[in-house]
Amino acid sequence: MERSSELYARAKDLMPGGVNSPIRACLSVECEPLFIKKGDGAVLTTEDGKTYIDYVEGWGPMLLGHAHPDVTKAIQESAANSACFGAPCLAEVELAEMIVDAMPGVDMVRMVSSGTEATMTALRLARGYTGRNKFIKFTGNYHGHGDPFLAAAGSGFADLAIPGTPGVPSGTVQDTLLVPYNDLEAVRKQFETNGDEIACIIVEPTAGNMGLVPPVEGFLEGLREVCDQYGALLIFDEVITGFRLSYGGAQKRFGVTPDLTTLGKVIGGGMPVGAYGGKREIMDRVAPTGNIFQAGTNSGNPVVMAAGIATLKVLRDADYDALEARVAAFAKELHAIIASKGVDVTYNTIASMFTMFFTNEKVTHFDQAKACNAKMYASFYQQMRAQGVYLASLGLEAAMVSFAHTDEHFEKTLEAARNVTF
Ligand SMILES: Cc1ncc(COP(=O)(O)O)c(CN[C@@H](CN)CCC(=O)O)c1O
Repeated sequence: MERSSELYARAKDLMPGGVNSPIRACLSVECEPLFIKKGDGAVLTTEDGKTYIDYVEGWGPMLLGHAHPDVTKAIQESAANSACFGAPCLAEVELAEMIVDAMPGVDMVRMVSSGTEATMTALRLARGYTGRNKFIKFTGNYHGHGDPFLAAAGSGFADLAIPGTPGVPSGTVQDTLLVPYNDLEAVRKQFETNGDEIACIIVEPTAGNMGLVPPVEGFLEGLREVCDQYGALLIFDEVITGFRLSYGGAQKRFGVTPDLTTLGKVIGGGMPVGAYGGKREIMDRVAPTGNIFQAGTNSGNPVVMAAGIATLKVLRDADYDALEARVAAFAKELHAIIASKGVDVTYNTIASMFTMFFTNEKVTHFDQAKACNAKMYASFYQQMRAQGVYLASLGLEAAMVSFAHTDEHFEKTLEAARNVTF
């Protein structure tokens, strides 16, 4: 038996589904998960010694590629001074300064330990600051597993097809207003009906949890306008897009400034991290200066901060445009190869992300993404994995490319795609 299968059998007896996060179980692509032993740049090596070109990258954190020497060194040096102080440290200040300098909408920031913590706190802050309870989220957007968001999340959750997970009281989602992504008219209608009760809009400024779906022209600008019109806050959930869409995230790239921003993934260089930040007058309401509570044992953990600082130092000088151009060309070629096999397939790409959608229409919202041929994606996934290419184990995710991916990696991936049959 393969070592991965052996480990999976042991794991299933110890952890629900043998995993610590549902999407890793590879259920929708009808495969057993691979147990990874090491990552190096764009390549993963399994416990069976097999290597794969990685387009998951830990679901987004590894924009520099795995085990970047600067990041590894920073983690090792920091850990040697203890892994946790529970007290302020220099690294927290340095990373906060880098985030504030980079993100137009962030005057102040609070570090936490996951994207879920960041978004649940940002929602609490928006509600506390405005004194309102309702909020708008978009179907197909995923903001972590905080109760108020699990009304119709995208990533992972869509895979499990649970319309509203048990365990979330109906009262918790009664104030969650759901709107189709990229539908500004539907947002305006919600405000016409509930305007003075809406605390905020939370949005992925480029959706990565229904496959990759960028905002249509004017969508983000329209959200900014309607929030200003009704006195609601605009929250950009940049857990994926932060420091990936550009060094200043989606807000810098699209020139739309939110009131609050949530971050995660890249800013921790692979270590457990999240952050929320925004305008000073809003952040001042957070304990201990304000009365809106949030806390965390490992918030601002020194080793996590060191990994984040090392990561952003490299990204600060990275050529995002060059990577985007390479990924755009690669995604176009990959799409052409799949389409040449006579199947319905469209694709979206922006910056270092892409998604191939097995459908005949351009995907701009969740209903279109959900209508894609999941069986065909599963077949594509299985055949690519058999040839050493590691894609997202769900079609409703965004493939992630790193600065460590070379043209040789792209060529091997395209060659594998040429061998796929449907
Ligand atoms: C836009 C956005 N906002 C918040 C989150 C939650 O972050 P975490 O709690 O998983 O650190 C996420 C988490 N992303 C998923 C995959 N797209 C994490 C993978 C997983 O759940 O295992 C996110 O994409």
